[in-house]
Amino acid sequence: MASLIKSFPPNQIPVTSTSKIQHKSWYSTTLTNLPKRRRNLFIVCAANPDDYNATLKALNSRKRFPRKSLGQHYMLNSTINDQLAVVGNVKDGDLVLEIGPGTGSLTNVLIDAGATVLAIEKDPYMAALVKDRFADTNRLTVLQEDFTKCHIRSHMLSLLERKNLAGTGKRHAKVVANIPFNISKDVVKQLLPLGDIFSEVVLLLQDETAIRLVESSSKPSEYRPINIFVKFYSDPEYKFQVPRANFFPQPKVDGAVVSFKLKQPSDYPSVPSIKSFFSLVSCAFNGKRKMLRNTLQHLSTPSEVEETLRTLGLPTTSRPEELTLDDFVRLHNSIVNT
Ligand SMILES: C[S@@+](CC[C@H](N)C(=O)[O-])C[C@H]1O[C@@H](n2cnc3c(N)ncnc32)[C@H](O)[C@@H]1O
Repeated sequence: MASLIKSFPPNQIPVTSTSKIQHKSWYSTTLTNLPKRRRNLFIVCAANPDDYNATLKALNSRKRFPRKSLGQHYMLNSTINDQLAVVGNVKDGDLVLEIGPGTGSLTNVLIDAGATVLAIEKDPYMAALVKDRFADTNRLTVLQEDFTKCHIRSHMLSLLERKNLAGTGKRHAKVVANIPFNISKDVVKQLLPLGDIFSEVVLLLQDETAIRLVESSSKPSEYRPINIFVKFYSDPEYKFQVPRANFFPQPKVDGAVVSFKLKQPSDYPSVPSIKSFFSLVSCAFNGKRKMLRNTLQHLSTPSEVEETLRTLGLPTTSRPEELTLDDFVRLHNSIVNT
């Protein structure tokens, strides 16, 4: 290990701190150029806990090189972890769900802020690593599971019960996570309807996904049923961009932090059946370029759809990308009530 460090000119050892993060791409290239078996011997100097040094040491300790298939791009900048906790307003006594704790750099910040954390990690090596790292606290539970397949509601309810919070009507739980970009949509779909459990979901997503989910109205061609879904269940806000150089290994895209303030079920738009509402939305978008009077034919005749649109003050030639959440709610309720 020492010889590896010595082999770099002293001024090029990528000492990390927020201000020196630009060394990252040099570092990535160098690391990728090393023979595979030598990569996990690599060690660097660092100034802060939970940045280059902590991350690489942790990976070294398990002989783990990040897995692309698991979206393993670890956070190297502890300031961003701090900011994630600030956006989630994480404070003493909160119960926080973290998806994909990895080496535990964000977990550390959440525990330091006084939260009790439920961490769900798919990779058995990383789950074991994070369990070891926080073995001396009783404020962390690590479950080695695939989040997209786990029963998050029952996990959360049993934790809330243990904390004596279930049934109090108070939503103490939050989600704060730097998730693998490839499961973003599943995570959003699974979490947003849980407004009876979570008050807030703060996610580090791919920048492009974050923009699409939050600023859907700016590009009609990118408006999708997921945008209706997000607005139905939450008030989303794009917080800040996270340039790709902050991750190890560096992804090909930038990230961004989004906060979804979840609506309580009593505040959801009023529809007789949520299932039937989303079924109408999905049918409407099935014929993306088509007019609603054609795509909703299985629910009403084209002339009936036209008449409903006219009554609602909408053009009879409306296409799905032209309708807001409220328009869809009114359209759905008029169609099912006739
Ligand atoms: C982008 S890394 C973030 C790691 C850490 N939170 C950080 O900020 O450095 C994503 C983490 O999610 C884990 N992961 C990937 N797919 C998962 C899944 N389906 N369920 C739970 N964890 C998953 C990966 O193993 C990895 O630890």
